[in-house]
Amino acid sequence: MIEVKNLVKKYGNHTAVDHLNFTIEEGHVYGFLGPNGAGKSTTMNIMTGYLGATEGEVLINGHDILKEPEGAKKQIGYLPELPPLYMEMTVREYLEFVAELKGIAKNKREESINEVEKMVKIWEVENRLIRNLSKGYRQRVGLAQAVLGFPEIIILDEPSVGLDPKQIIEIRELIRQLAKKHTVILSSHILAEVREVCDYILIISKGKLVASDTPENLERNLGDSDLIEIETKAGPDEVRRILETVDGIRSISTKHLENGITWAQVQEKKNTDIREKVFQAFAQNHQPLLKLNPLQVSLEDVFMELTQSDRAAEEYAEKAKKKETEDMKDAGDL
Ligand SMILES: Nc1ncnc2c1ncn2[C@@H]1O[C@H](COP(=O)(O)OP(=O)(O)OP(=O)(O)O)[C@@H](O)[C@H]1O
Repeated sequence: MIEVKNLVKKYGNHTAVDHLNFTIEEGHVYGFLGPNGAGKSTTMNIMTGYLGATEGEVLINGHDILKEPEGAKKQIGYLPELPPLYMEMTVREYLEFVAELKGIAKNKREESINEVEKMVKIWEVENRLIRNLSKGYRQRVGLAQAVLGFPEIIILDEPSVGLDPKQIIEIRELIRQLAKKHTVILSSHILAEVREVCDYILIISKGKLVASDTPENLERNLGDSDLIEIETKAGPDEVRRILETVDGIRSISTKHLENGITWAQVQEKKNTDIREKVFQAFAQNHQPLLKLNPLQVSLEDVFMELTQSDRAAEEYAEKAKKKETEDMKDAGDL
């Protein structure tokens, strides 16, 4: 378990990490998602003891990363944005060196290195100088040093950056494999990546944590259940005329699509479900509906919204809290 408490990092006047608070529980894959410069690398560097914080603390299974670095660091494997590789060593020499640094017992080193080399598929290049490896292979060697000794927590900063599509798929597969036995934290500015491999997402913007939840809950909490969209062949004026006969509508907006179809977005009044009435109104006017559904918000919308406006992040927090209370009421806990 990792506890990040009130973490602040300032570079001169610039606040790169701004009072971050979160907890990482065992056995999940967490994604740090945020635009470039959001503070992801700085946070990871502090969590792994590479960098001191201006304020706040990080506890790794109860050990303070700065005050008890040995106890804390033993439990972490870290792949920084720029892997600390020695170009003049062969892959094998480098991993032997890392195994020694990590304090892996001498009689276990060979077996441990062999296992990791097979896992990240660098077995066949183990006698090559790191200098002569491609970017993809270097990244795998970086990953191997993080995984070596199989620490409980594995932290990866932008693990797929600079890799080709095939290598990206392989790295994601590897992360899934690691996730079976380890807690994995990775950072990325690529939404699809985080969506695919993480079961919990922390969205960071301008050094602040603006949301943290499962991908499904993030979509659900920002999703506006008061909106529905429809499509029909009736013209926009006709659509408005029909909708105005339906009770419970707060606002209507329409758009004429290129293929002769009108798209309309309808906002319902609170706690009303107007879908049946809308269906019947169009049927009575002999205007079949081609589409009628509540508007879904994608994780992409959530990300864009939360990282672009401070107000949106506050509104999200309010909505999430409200939904949580409603869920508890439904479950009879309140
Ligand atoms: N050593 C440093 N000195 C001064 N400013 C820094 C330093 N390192 C980072 N920063 C600034 O702190 C902010 C956060 O940087 P950080 O690298 O943590 O962001 P990030 O989310 O990891 O972004 P990226 O994906 O681009 O690496 C940025 O504005 C960056 O310019």
